[in-house]
Amino acid sequence: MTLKLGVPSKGRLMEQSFDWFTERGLTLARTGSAREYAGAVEGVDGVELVLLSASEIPRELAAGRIHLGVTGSDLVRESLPDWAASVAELAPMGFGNADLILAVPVTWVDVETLDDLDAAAAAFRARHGFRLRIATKYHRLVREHLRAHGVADYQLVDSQGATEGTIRNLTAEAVADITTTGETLRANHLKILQGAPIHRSQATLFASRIALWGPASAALKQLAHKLDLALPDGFLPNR
Ligand SMILES: Nc1ncnc2c1ncn2[C@@H]1O[C@H](COP(=O)(O)OP(=O)(O)OP(=O)(O)O)[C@@H](O)[C@H]1O
Ligand SMILES: O=P(O)(O)OC[C@H]1O[C@H](OP(=O)(O)OP(=O)(O)O)[C@H](O)[C@@H]1O
Repeated sequence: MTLKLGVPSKGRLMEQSFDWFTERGLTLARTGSAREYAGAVEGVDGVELVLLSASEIPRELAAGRIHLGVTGSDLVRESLPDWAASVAELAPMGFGNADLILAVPVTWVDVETLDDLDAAAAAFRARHGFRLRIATKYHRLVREHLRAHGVADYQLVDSQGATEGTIRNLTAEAVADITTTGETLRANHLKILQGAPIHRSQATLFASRIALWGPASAALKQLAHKLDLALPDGFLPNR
């Protein structure tokens, strides 16, 4: 059996993943037409390239259908309950950087911190009779972060895209989304709450703790050597 390596199937994440492996002596290439999701790996025997949506790679790792996968650390933490039990982080890859942050309208002059947001949320509920709405697709990470900081008087509304527009559209009062340059926030007259981001994400090479490694162990050892990866202690049981 081959070692299955999942890599994002399009866009910058795909190109930068290919470059990252190429720089380390492993050639990944799409095969077939531009729209065909097939690929090849050269440089190590017994490795098969699986092209997948970045957001599906966490689930495939947790199901053990791929052995290794490249995706954003935000997507793994958001998609997998107890993520560290399902996957191991083998290497941060230094691209795909994005911060998951909370932002409010710049006109909210009294709200700069999470404590301010907590106070504003209580006042909002008293005034409007419903909880302040935070639009996001990162439900798990936002809930955990707000719980850890003692903020409770809010509700999440789901937004799978164009999240910064929800405030203008009056479907939310605040947003939690990823930002890289901050341009989308600025264009929508939003400011980031002070303090550490909810998560600092980057593209990361993950290994499945669920996949059957037995027959793929030899390829993993070769890969680890070539990519100079340190495998977590006891990662390769004789399964
Ligand atoms: N400016 C950015 N905008 C969007 N995603 C970014 C940005 N910078 C880094 N990323 C990261 O890229 C990953 C998402 O990539 P992408 O949008 O290709 O995934 P996807 O949701 O699977 O896409 P699709 O479902 O359209 O195939 C996340 O880990 C995210 O943190
Ligand atoms: O800080 P910036 O550099 O402006 O980048 C942040 C924006 O990029 C992402 O959106 P994406 O382009 O993936 O579209 P989406 O809104 O459909 O998720 C993210 O959701 C922000 O909206």
